[in-house]
This record gives sequence, structure tokens and C-alpha cells, in this order.
Amino acid sequence: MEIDRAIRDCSDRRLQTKYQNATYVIQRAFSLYDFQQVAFSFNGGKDSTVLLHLLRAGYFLYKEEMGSFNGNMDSVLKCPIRTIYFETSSAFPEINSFTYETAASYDLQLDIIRLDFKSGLETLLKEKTTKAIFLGTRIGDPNAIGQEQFSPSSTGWPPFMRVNPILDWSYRDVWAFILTCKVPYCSLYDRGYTSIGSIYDTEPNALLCIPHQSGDKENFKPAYCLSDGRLERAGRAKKLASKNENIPIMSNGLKNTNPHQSCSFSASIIAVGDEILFGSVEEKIGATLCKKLNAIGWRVSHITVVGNDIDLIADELEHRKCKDDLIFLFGALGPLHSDVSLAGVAKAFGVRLAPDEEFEEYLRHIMGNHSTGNRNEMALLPEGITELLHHDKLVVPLIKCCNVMLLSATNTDELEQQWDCLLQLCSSPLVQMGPFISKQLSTKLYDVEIAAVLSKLCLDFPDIHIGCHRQSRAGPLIINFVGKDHERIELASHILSQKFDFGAFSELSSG
Ligand SMILES: Cc1cc2nc3c(=O)[nH]c(=O)nc-3n(C[C@H](O)[C@H](O)[C@H](O)COP(=O)(O)O)c2cc1C
Ligand SMILES: Nc1ncnc2c1ncn2[C@@H]1O[C@H](COP(=O)(O)OP(=O)(O)OP(=O)(O)O)[C@@H](O)[C@H]1O
Ligand SMILES: [Mg+2]
Repeated sequence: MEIDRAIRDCSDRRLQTKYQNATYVIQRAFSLYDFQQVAFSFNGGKDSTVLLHLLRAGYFLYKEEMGSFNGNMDSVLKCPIRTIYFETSSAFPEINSFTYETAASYDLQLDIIRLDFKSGLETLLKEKTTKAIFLGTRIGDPNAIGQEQFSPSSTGWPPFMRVNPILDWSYRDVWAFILTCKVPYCSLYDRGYTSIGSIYDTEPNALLCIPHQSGDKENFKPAYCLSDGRLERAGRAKKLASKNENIPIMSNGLKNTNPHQSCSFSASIIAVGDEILFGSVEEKIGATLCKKLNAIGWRVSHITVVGNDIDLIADELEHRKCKDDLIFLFGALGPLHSDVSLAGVAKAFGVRLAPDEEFEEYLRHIMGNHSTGNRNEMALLPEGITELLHHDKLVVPLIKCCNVMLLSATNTDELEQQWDCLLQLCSSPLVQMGPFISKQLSTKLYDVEIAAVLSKLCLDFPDIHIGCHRQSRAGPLIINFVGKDHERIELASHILSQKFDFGAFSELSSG
């Protein structure tokens, strides 16, 4: 069978593994369901084109395993699977013609449905028993979140099993398969289209545009030239999330929910580590982070230490994720049994951990052959919410999941480096504002002598944080004024000093 042979003969180990896994899923589906009770959802797109040929190969391998050749090779080389195409008037004519021609060439039993997906499937299921439907959904597709290779249809949809044999395939895997097997594909992909929706929302991908001489028509490179698969949908118009339509999104992706707080950002810090809780490791990164955040005008609202426990991390994040603009989380990142931070993040956001090819590539670079198996466990990242932040000075990019910033720093020197990189990134989540400044006064007055004056001062200066602490019970009381306005801090400390005898307070040098 030509597909199986092409993959076996190629030298691409990764593609061979993906092929084996996908055809395994397909063969299992053919064992589980009657052939007439499964359907293939085909729309002429690149993903469903890959799936078509995997189905042909999977069907062949399944028949071969069952020993059903009967001397008639032709019967096993064809996979006359029931095929459904949801046709709309907004489909590209090239997609329509490719779908029809392909269905005819491979003897697919094509059913054209001119209804929306849900109503169409309801009608289909009433007319023909359909237990499972093969789809070309891949991780990274907006509708892939939470899906597995076998995923029952969602609540509210007619009941059937969604079978997603290429769920873990990347954009690069798809093109590696198409080019290795030399199978025909829709001509739009040779004209710079990288993912195809309707004629109203799809354009060639601008990243493939070839600069043209004035007067010439714009030309585009073929889809397989796109090097960063995460940008395959760059030619698709974005659908606005209606829920958040009224919330301004700032250039760094942070939501500015309160117009009166446009100049105030808050962060919280979560340290993960049983060692810190057992007292065997002293946690210093949190304190350094507080100083750094204050220096760029951010307020730190909360700092916690949690043990290496997925549920505890998820609970903590669930509390903080809506309260703060950014949450810094460090500790428990890696491949060990105790490295559960990413799983905690995934749980807090209700997504699963999925292999991230780009991250895997970075890890492979630094670890060489030291990782085992086909799958690098460290490259599993929360699906659909992860952004990798690159910087030339970092061997591995920083990981950001929604508003959670994961830091791999294990000491304050490493933190310094990651922090500097984070600030320099043009997509930095850290908006830099006027720093917090502070003034410290020391006094030997009794607490009861100054308590009332301090309370009144707090009411008169709501913009200044006035805190008190001592370094020893018998030592002086230290009063700390923190705010962003130097003059207001001076005024508040002056008013306090004036209420008592001259010399009752002395200023401590900051730092
Ligand atoms: C055969 C088939 C089954 C589907 N099943 C579901 C489902 O169970 N739940 C769901 O939310 N969407 C389902 N969808 C809709 C898809 O998730 C998605 O909206 C569709 O592929 C369109 O993607 P697009 O919006 O990127 O064009 C299904 C679509 C097809 C074609
Ligand atoms: N109109 C449709 N008719 C039948 N199946 C569809 C239709 N639209 C989507 N699908 C199913 O959903 C899968 C995912 O769609 P998606 O648009 O992400 O991929 P594609 O169309 O194959 O490739 P591309 O991303 O290049 O458009 C398809 O592979 C197909 O199985
Ligand atoms: Mg498509």
C-alpha cells in the first residue's frame, strides 16, 4: 500500500511515530465499530486530506491483520468509508472541487450536507446509524481543547464518538506527511493559504508574502514554507470573544478592568516546594521579586508557599488568577515526580497537558540524547493557554499560561537574569510604571504614644502605605512610608514628626 510504503521508506523517525500512533487509533476504531456505522468528516482541507490517507492506510493494515485479502488486492486498497461534507455557499470553489474530485478518485461514499454542523449531524444520525466520526482536529485548533483521540460529542450535540487520529500532529507533521507521501492537496495551499475557513474570513498568510515589484500582483510561498506552525491561522480573521468585548485588552495582553486603576497593577507570588515547608530550604526568590516588582511600580498583594501537590497549586491559582494582573510561580518545574507545577496550572485553567513541539525542540537542544522515549515529558505544557517568551540570553524560553508567569529560577542570580530578559521583551507582560519609593523613620516612642496619630495619618494619606515593624522587641519602632509621590511621603512624615518633640524620629537610610 503506497502510503504505508512511503512512510516506512522515509528517514523521518518523528513522522513514522506519528503515523504509527494515528493508524493504531484508526485500526482500533475499525475494530470497535461496524464499518457502515463510522463516517469521515471531510472538507478538502489539509488536515482532513492527511486523515483521508491515514484512513486508507489504517483500513489496509486492519484488513491485513484480519487476513481478509481473499486474493483481491483491489478490495483492500480502497476504503469506501461513508464521508460527510458540510457544504456552504461561502466555501472556496477550489475547496469544493477538490473535495468532490478526491471523493470520486478514492471511492468515498460522499454525503453532502447543506445544514449547520449540529442540525446536519442530528439529521444524519436520524437517517443512518452513526456511532463514530473521524475528524482532522489537531491540538492548537480552537475546538481541540479538552479533546482526546476518542472524545464523545459534547453535551447538547447528537451522541457519537469523535475520533481524532491526528490530534497530536503539528503543522509541520501534516506537511511532512503530505510531501513524503506525495498526495494531492487543494491548490489554495500553494498560493499561501495555511488554514482554510470561508471566503469571507480567509486570506493568504501574510507571513508567506513574497515582496513584489511595484505593479506586480502579490505572490505567496506555498503553505509548507511556513516555519512557525503556531501562525497557521494568521490568515484567518479573528472572531472577537463576545464575553470580553467591553474589557480593553492592553498591548501586553493584560486586561484593564478598572478605568480608575489604569496606573496600578498587582501581582502575587507562589513558591512551590516541600523543602521550603520543611524548613530545609530558605526561600529568597519571593522577597527579591517583591523588590523588583515594587521598583517598576507594581504592588504585590500576596505571597504564598505551597507543597508539591497539584490540587494545592491549582486551588491557590484559582484564588489568585482573577484577583491579580499577574501571578509569578516558581519551583517544581521539570521531569521529576515532584515537578507538578505545570499540572497544577493546567488544572486551575481546566485544560490538559499536551506536547508542545516548539518547547520540545529547545529541550532537545540542551539535553541532547539524555531524554528517553519518543515523548519528552518535560515538553508537556498546558494546552491552548501557553505562550513561550523568547529571549536571546535564555537557553529555554519563559513559559506564560494566561496570566501565570512560570519562572525556572532556582536562586536569586538566576532570577536576576530571567527578570532582566522579561523586562526587555517587546511582548513583556510587565508594564513599567513609576516605582514605589519609601522613607523610613525610627523612634524610641512607645507604640501607645503614637498609635492615634498614625491612625489619623493613614486616613489623611490613603495614597501612602504607612507600616510599622521592629527588628527587636526592645529596639526602636520603624515606620515605613511607601508610595509613588515623593512630596506626599515627605508631607506625611513631616506631619508625624511635628506632633512630637524635636529629635523623636530619625530617618533611616533606605536599602
Ligand atoms: C463531524 C463534526 C462533529 C462535531 N462535533 C462537535 C462537538 O461534539 N462539540 C462541539 O462543540 N463542536 C463540534 N463540532 C464543531 C467543531 O468543534 C468546530 O466548530 C468546527 O470544526 C468548525 O471549526 P471552525 O469554527 O474553526 O471553522 C463538530 C464538527 C463536525 C464537523
Ligand atoms: N465543512 C466541513 N465538512 C466536513 N468536515 C469538516 C468541515 N469543516 C471542518 N470539518 C472537520 O473538522 C476538521 C478540522 O477542521 P480544520 O478547518 O481545522 O482543518 P482542515 O480544514 O482539514 O485544514 P485547515 O486547517 O487547513 O483548514 C477537518 O479536518 C474535518 O474533519
Ligand atoms: Mg479548514
